[in-house]
Amino acid sequence: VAMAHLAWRLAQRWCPSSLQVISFPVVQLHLNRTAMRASQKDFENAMNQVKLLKKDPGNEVKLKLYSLYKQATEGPCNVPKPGVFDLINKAKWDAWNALGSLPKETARQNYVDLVSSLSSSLESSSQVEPGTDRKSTGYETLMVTSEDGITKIMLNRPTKKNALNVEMYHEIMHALKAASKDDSAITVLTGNGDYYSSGNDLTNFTDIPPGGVEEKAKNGAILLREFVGCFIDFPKPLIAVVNGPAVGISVTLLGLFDAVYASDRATFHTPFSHLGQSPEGCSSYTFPKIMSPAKATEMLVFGKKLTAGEACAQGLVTEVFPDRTFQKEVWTRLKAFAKLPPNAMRISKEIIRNREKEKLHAVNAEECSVLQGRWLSDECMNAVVNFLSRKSKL
Ligand SMILES: CCCCCC/C=C/C(=O)SCCNC(=O)CCNC(=O)[C@H](O)C(C)(C)COP(=O)(O)OP(=O)(O)OC[C@H]1O[C@@H](n2cnc3c(N)ncnc32)[C@H](O)[C@@H]1OP(=O)(O)O
Repeated sequence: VAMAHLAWRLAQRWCPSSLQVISFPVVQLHLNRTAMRASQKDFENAMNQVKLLKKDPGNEVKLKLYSLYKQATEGPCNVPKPGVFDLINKAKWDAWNALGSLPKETARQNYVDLVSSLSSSLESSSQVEPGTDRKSTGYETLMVTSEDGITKIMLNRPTKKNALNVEMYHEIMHALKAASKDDSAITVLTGNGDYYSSGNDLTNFTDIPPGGVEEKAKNGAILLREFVGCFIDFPKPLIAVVNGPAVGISVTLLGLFDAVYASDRATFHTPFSHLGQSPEGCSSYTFPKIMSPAKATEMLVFGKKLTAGEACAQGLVTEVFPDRTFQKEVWTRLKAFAKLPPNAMRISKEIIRNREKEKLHAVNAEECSVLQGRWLSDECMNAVVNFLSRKSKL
């Protein structure tokens, strides 16, 4: 009954995408404007690079470019929301508004990063900025760059609050495997936009294969186990730069990172019981160890949302920074870490992690098996339906 309800709700929700009609020149019009200050040279270069792209990057990317440009030049969205029938302007407004209070300088940096990744994947005729070893890749849901000894994996679905869809799970695994072999010293995971991540994309539950919901749940558990396994086995220092609110699996995984730096805007929320689900990411083991069993229960069982300060006091977060200076302070620190001898760091991590590895893999397997059952429960299906039919939010 729950599945029939879900299918009906979804049929109601889907409508033809309005984004198909957004034309590339619309974005270019905005990008052609002169940047406001000479110190924005990278930004200006990036704007020029966009004009040199040989292929249309697609509507989703154009919306991202548009929103980052607006945020970088005008700050948070400050114009009235267009009417529901003004589809193009509404899509653009939504994309800009989704960036929330993202600082102008961060938006500028994200814009430059995005253009840099496009220049490579879409064969720009211009050269990548000389003097850096920045690399870009053709990921759909991530921006991956490598510079100053740091590989940065940025979750890049800001209009969906960086919810992890199936493609993103696969791309993160791919990016982690590549980072484990590249010549960077440390690896960083962060989010683009106002959220770090809103956790599992709840629309992952809607694409039911011929084998029905049982097959869906089984495939989900296999994917989740492999995904979390990549974090358990990651051989280099892995740092989370938590730029905004974090939900669900993006929180639980933090227990597997080597350091977690958070903006004071970040919050940490694991509402598994509300969603009819159970903990993953090895949090049923790491959280009680990190913060005491009772505090872990408040988060994982009762869904208590922590502020960044509270998460730091509980040991889940290593240090909290004011949002205004967050990016500058954290990246300065990370660049200093990345200058340390990489083999020493890798070996030191190995000796810490090896004590726990077997246990972590066993916990991961058990959590996935329990979740597989939870996904088939009425409690879980009803929670997903309620979110997708816009009856509930966290
Ligand atoms: C292989 C499977 C592995 C599964 C592992 C198990 C993992 C478990 C978890 O991670 S549990 C946590 C799941 N996450 C949630 O329940 C969050 C749901 N989202 C919300 O409650 C809200 O969106 C919010 C509080 C995060 C943000 O609210 P608000 O600021 O008002 O923004 P919007 O709701 O308007 O969001 C903008 C846009 O993004 C879409 N979206 C946000 N989060 C998700 C999500 N988790 N899944 C799917 N879609 C999401 C939202 O629908 C809006 O889309 P729209 O613009 O309407 O198209």
